[in-house]
Amino acid sequence: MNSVKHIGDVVCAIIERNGRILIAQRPEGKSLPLKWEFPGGKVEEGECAPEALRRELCEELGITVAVRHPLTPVRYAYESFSLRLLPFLCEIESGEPILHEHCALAWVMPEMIDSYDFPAADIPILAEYRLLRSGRTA
Ligand SMILES: Nc1nc2c([nH]c(=O)n2[C@@H]2O[C@H](COP(=O)(O)OP(=O)(O)OP(=O)(O)O)[C@@H](O)[C@H]2O)c(=O)[nH]1
Repeated sequence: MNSVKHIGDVVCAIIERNGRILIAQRPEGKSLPLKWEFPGGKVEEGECAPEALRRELCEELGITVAVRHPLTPVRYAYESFSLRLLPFLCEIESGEPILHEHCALAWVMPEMIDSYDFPAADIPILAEYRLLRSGRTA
């Protein structure tokens, strides 16, 4: 039997601007320390996923986003917890990202994203994003 704690739905944003994507580095002392991730967080009770994402990005980065295209949700079990990760392509409507909860932010070229250390749950999302982009540029 798998007894790891299920933390529920986590939303995350793939934000593109001027051909680059925004990624954020998790702080030391939290789960998955120093991993790079797409900004976002847990969906709270009573919220829909886009609402949760807009709230999280406002709290974490001080930006307002338009939530656009959903990518395929990923279920993943780490050693100590499991989650369902819901990715969305987003666009910044207002604000400039500032660090509140992460230890670093980076705007990276999509072709460089694989050189950053992402959590295992994000790997299928990175693959789907690559496919989407290749369709766009074909
Ligand atoms: N935002 C975000 N979280 C992710 C990604 N991939 C992934 O496994 N996660 C996990 O999903 C959870 C997000 O929840 P959260 O953002 O509300 O939690 P947290 O980091 O504040 O604290 P906690 O994990 O210590 O409770 C974290 O455990 C995080 O490690 C991702 O790409 N973006």
